[in-house]
Parts: sequence; C-alpha cells; structure tokens
Amino acid sequence: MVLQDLGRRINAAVSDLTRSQNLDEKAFDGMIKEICAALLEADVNVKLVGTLRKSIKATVNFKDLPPAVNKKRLIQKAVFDELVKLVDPHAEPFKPKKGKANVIMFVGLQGSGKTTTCTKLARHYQTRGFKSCLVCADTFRAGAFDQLKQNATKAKIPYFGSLTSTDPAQVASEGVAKFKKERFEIIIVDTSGRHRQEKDLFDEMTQIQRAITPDQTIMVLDATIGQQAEAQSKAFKDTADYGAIIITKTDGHASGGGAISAVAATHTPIVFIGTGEHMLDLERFSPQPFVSKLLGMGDMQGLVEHVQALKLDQKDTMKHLAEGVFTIRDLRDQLQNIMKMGPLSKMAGMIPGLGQMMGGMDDEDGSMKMKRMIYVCDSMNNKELDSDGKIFVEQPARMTRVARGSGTSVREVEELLSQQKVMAGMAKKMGGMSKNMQKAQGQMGGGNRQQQMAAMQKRMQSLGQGGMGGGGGGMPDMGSLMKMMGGGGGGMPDMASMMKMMGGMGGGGGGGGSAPAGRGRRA
Ligand SMILES: Nc1nc2c(ncn2[C@@H]2O[C@H](COP(=O)(O)OP(=O)(O)OP(=O)(O)O)[C@@H](O)[C@H]2O)c(=O)[nH]1
Repeated sequence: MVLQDLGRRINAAVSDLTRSQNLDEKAFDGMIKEICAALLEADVNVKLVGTLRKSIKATVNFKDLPPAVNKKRLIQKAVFDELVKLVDPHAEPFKPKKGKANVIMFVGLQGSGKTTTCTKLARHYQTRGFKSCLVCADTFRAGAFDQLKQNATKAKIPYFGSLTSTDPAQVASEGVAKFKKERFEIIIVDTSGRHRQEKDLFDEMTQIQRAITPDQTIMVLDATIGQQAEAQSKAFKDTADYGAIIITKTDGHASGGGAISAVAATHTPIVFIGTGEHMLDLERFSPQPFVSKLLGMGDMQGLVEHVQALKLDQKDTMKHLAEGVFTIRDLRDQLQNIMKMGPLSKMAGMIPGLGQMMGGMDDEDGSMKMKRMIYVCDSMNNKELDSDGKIFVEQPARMTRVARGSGTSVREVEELLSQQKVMAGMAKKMGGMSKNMQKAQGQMGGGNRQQQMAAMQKRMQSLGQGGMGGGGGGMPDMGSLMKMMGGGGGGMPDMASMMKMMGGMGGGGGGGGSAPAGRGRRA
C-alpha cells in the first residue's frame, strides 16, 4: 500500500461516514476502526495509533454532542488534527543564513538516498538564491565520487572530492575550506554509508564531524523501513548527534507514514521528504500541508513555492495575455513550463481535489503527449509561431509540412491548433478582464499583491478542506490559481484545459513515430 492509498483509505472512511444517512455512534466507531487499520497497515506504531483513536473519540465525544452541532465538520476536523499531531515532531530545524557559510553534513546508511538527496538539497537552496556546492567525503566506496560528480554536473552545482585520498576527514576539511574561501553559502558534505564494520562507520562520522564542525548534521532515512526508523535514528543519534532528518522514498511505500510518525514521536525535526528519484522530488516537510496532501486536499503553499522556485519565464505570455492575445508560441512556452514542473501526478497532488481526480493518469503518457505538441511547434517557422493560427486555415498545406517535419500527424497539428484557439479565446476574455481590473485598481488606489495572494490561498484552502468527506468543496478555480502563481496580471493558461487537452491528444490519427523525424525550420 503506497502512501497515497493510505490517504485515500482514510479519506474514504471519513467520506463514507459523513455521507451516510444515519451518522450514529456505531458508524463513527466503524470509521475510527477503519482509519486505525489503515495506519497499522502503513506500519504506524500501535501505541501511536491507540493514542490517535482515543483522541478522536475524546474530541468528538459523540454521546454528549448537542443535536444542533455540525457533526460532519467536527469529525473531519478531529481526524485532520489528530493526523497532524501524529506526524508533528514539535521541533524547529536549523535555518541557513544568507551571506555566511552554512556547512551541512549528511549521514545515513548505504542506499538510503544520501547522495541523491545531497544534490536535491543543494539544488533546492541554489534556486532560492544561496550559493551552493557539494563535497564528497565518501572515500570508502569506489564510484561514490563519480556518482556525486554526475549528479552535481546535471544540476550545475560546483563539487569537490578526491579519487585517490583514503582519508574522508581530510577530503571533507579541504573541500569545506576551499568553498568557504570562495564564499559559498551552502556547503553540503556527503559521507559514506557503508563500512566493513558498523563501528568503523560511526568512528568515521565523528572524525568528519570534528574536522568540519558542521552547522547542521542531517540524517537520511529510507521510508521503506517503516517504524524501524526510530531504532535506526537512535543508533545514529548516539554517535553523530544530528539536528534533523530527511526521509526519502516516501513515494513508493505507505510505510512512509510509519517512518514519519516514528521519527516525529522522537521530536526530531523532519526537514524534507524525498518523493522520487528526480532532482525536483524533494518537498519541505510540514505536518499540516503533508496531511492535507495525503488526504487529497492539496498543498497550495507548496505548489506556489514550487512554481516560484522554478523561475519560469512568463514575461512575453503575460504581456500577451494582458493584451488579450495568445499565440502558438505562447502555447509552446507554457507547455515547456509545465514540463519543467516535474511529473504531472505530483503537481496534481498539490491542487485540492485534482490529485484524486487524476488518480489513473499516467505521467509518461502525459509528458509524451506534451513533448509531441512541442515537436509540432518546433517545426513551425517564426511567422507561424507568432500567428493566431489562421494562417493554417488559409493554407492547409502548412499543416502537412509541419506534421511531416515534426514526425507527428496532421491530426495532432490540428489538435494543437484547436487548443491554441481555445486558449486564444480565453486570453481575449482575460485581456478584457485584466484591463477592467487595472482600471478598477487604479480607481481604488492600487492593491497590495501580497494581501491578494494571502486571500487567494485562504480561499483555496477552505475549498480543499470542504472537499474532504465530500461536503461542499469541489474544485477550485484553476484559472485564478494559475494567475496567482504567474504573478499579478495575466498568468498561465487554465490547468484544467491543459489536462483535458492532454487526455485528448495523440489518440489515433495514425503516423508519427515516437521521435520527431526532423525539425527543419522554414522561413
Ligand atoms: N523512489 C525514490 N528513490 C530514491 C529517492 N531518493 C533516492 N532514491 C534512489 O535510491 C537509490 C540510492 O540512492 P543513493 O543516493 O545512491 O544512496 P546513498 O545513501 O548515497 O548510497 P551510498 O552511496 O551507497 O551510501 C538510488 O537509486 C536513488 O535514485 C526517493 O525519494 N524516492
């Protein structure tokens, strides 16, 4: 059972109860039983589950509820709050400071995902304006430095290591000294995860720690070990006193719930969770957004942060949208932006309600469809790209040329054009709206964008919470969401249409291999 399934099961238990006609104590007990069974299957400690059960019962106190009280809301809130408590470590982690060297040392067993996570974290800080780098202090495993080098090169992060040295503490201090001199702000040191004997591994960790005196030591834990996470973290704590934990591989296993709750029970801050093998698959851990996402209520804060961190180039499209225009080039740029955001299923999980709605959607299919749309655009010349698409209606031969050049089919070109037409129609409306808004704002003496964003987030969250248990809620307004993320004026096109479009694209139409045959461009 994967973590998402755990969320779905809990959600279903609450929904069944709140939808049922006779919301009596027996049904309420049944719901608690189902939630507890799901948590136990996810390897959450039996004592913690017991506490959760008692707390939900005590909070709702079914017997003494006055008849007028909104039972559904009360039950939903109690379940939500108790799940948050279950994964809340109640501890604040170290926060790196700008303008100084923050040395972060990683420890953890082999295969836990240390090297991958080091690079993910360096990249995370890099995109947030910290000058970041990596040091490989694993001199035990041949190939460790190569792996870090490869990851770092891909993420464009400077790195340091040695292919010949056998002294990890020396390599670590040399690397840290070099990068401190070069005024790096985040210096991440990766250490070995294996040794002939466990004692050697722990000795090495303390030697490195003494040599570099890190500002923070982070332990990396593999979520698939479930509640054993507690024992493993204790063993490390006794030796290399770490300040925070990153739990990796929460994407594949429900036992991530077990690992997270086990660590939270020890009051150790969980700073991030790894949610996949991709560089972007690192999420800041925060109990409330985590539970919200688990239950299909989305994580708006995370989504906005994620999109902002990508620094997507929206300038031209925004300008066009404000003018009520949406060209084929705009469509291609937006497709490319969406591709940068990471797997679609993950993006959808952050949007209240959408993750569950798209449960069956295949990331590979979705991204292949988008790639083929980009191939179509790349086979157009500048005149075509900057057009509103009418040029293809007037001269249909252009479609055949583009299909041939991109290794797709005429039908796919037509579909892209009709999508662009839909977007252009929306842009026209939005352009008018945005002009009116600007006028209104001007009359009101302007508006505070931060306040607007906060209000929007609040609205989204309330929509998401309403969604649990099927009471009210429903899908939020994707157009507004994208506008908010894009910042002010226009914004990205409507995500729901994008998803719909991908679902409909590429079905049949014959022709077109998986790779473009050639993408020659004509003037
Ligand atoms: N699905 C998934 N896989 C992950 C995640 N993090 C790391 N991995 C994979 O886990 C495997 C081990 O990761 P490494 O980074 O090599 O682990 P390590 O702890 O550095 O291993 P040693 O160098 O042997 O100590 C790799 O295949 C990674 O791609 C994650 O969050 N989700």
